[in-house]
Amino acid sequence: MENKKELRGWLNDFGLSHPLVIGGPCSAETEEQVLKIAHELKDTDATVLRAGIWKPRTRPGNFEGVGALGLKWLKRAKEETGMLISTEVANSNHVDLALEHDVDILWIGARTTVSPFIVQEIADALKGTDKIVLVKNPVNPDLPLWLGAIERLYSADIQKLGAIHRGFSTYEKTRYRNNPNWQIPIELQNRFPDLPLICDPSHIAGRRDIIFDICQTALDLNFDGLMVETHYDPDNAWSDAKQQITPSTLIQMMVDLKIRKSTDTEADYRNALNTLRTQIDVLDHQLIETLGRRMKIADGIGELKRDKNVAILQSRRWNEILGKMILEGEENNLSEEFVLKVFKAIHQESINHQKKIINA
Ligand SMILES: O=C(O)C(=O)C[C@]1(C(=O)O)C=C[C@@H](O)C=C1
Repeated sequence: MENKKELRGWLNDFGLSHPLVIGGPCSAETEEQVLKIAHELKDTDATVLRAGIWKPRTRPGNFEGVGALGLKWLKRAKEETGMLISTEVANSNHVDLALEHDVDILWIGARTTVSPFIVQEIADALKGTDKIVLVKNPVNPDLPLWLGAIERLYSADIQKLGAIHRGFSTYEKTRYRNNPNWQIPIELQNRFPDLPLICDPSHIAGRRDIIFDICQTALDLNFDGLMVETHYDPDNAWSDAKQQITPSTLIQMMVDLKIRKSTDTEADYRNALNTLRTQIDVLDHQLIETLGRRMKIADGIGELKRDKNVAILQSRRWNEILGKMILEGEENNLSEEFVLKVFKAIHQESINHQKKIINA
């Protein structure tokens, strides 16, 4: 798949002056619930109503969705409010039913994106439709797998595509339900700047209090839209109660969020930016040269070690370097996490250089 301006076509057609907002409950519970939320959202920034009909749950015994019946409720919500409707599909049968009920946006969930077989089955079932299809990242932080799923749909001639970032599972508990690993959606944007990218702060957060901050980060990173789980009575929602917010909170959030432009054409801004970018270019050049010089010295040490048959890894020396650099990092306003990442990468490169010399 190539990056093309046309990838943004469906989003541009909405003609929005704000990010695309997809709001609605985690799960459709009753017809009244779906309609009530749709009516509360209809005159807001939310263009699209979402509701899960089939819910993949981690463990059996939890509410697994109302099934196809909910599609009728969504359809009715669309007729009554004019909102577009969207739901998750996880197999070809779901696709057929969603198409029958004229669902406008179908999304593929994280647990489905991991399986190329199922994604292919869904792509085949969607062939020939002009529906919008959004692909959530796989549960594991694997960009090629995410892209692979999008490409399967693209190859099935589905033109209206987008990606949803919902964070990645981790074994260790963090403040997030699913770790955002922002580097991965940034990488996706670098490769496909025109592919619409939507953030799902609800699944990243897993809790209400950090949803706003996640949305702001997404907008700071140039995301095109937000999919936010919304329920008029979040505490009593049948699924994901902790991470849903009320429609009025969503409305207020859209007022409070700072919406960023992708750039600015004013001369003052462009000049100041160019000056600063030139400074960065000079420093980046120096960084690369310095790293190259450092590796040459490591090569020299490699030759010494080869002649004296000494092991490459010298943990004591390495730990001394790390300790010193963390302190110097602090003095230069660099976090320990960053310094460790950079120096571990430098160490690995140095080891690779020496391995070549010793084994030549
Ligand atoms: O000091 C050494 O022995 C080196 O080979 C250099 C170096 C480094 O790059 O700083 C590389 C490998 C060792 O584990 C320790 C340090």
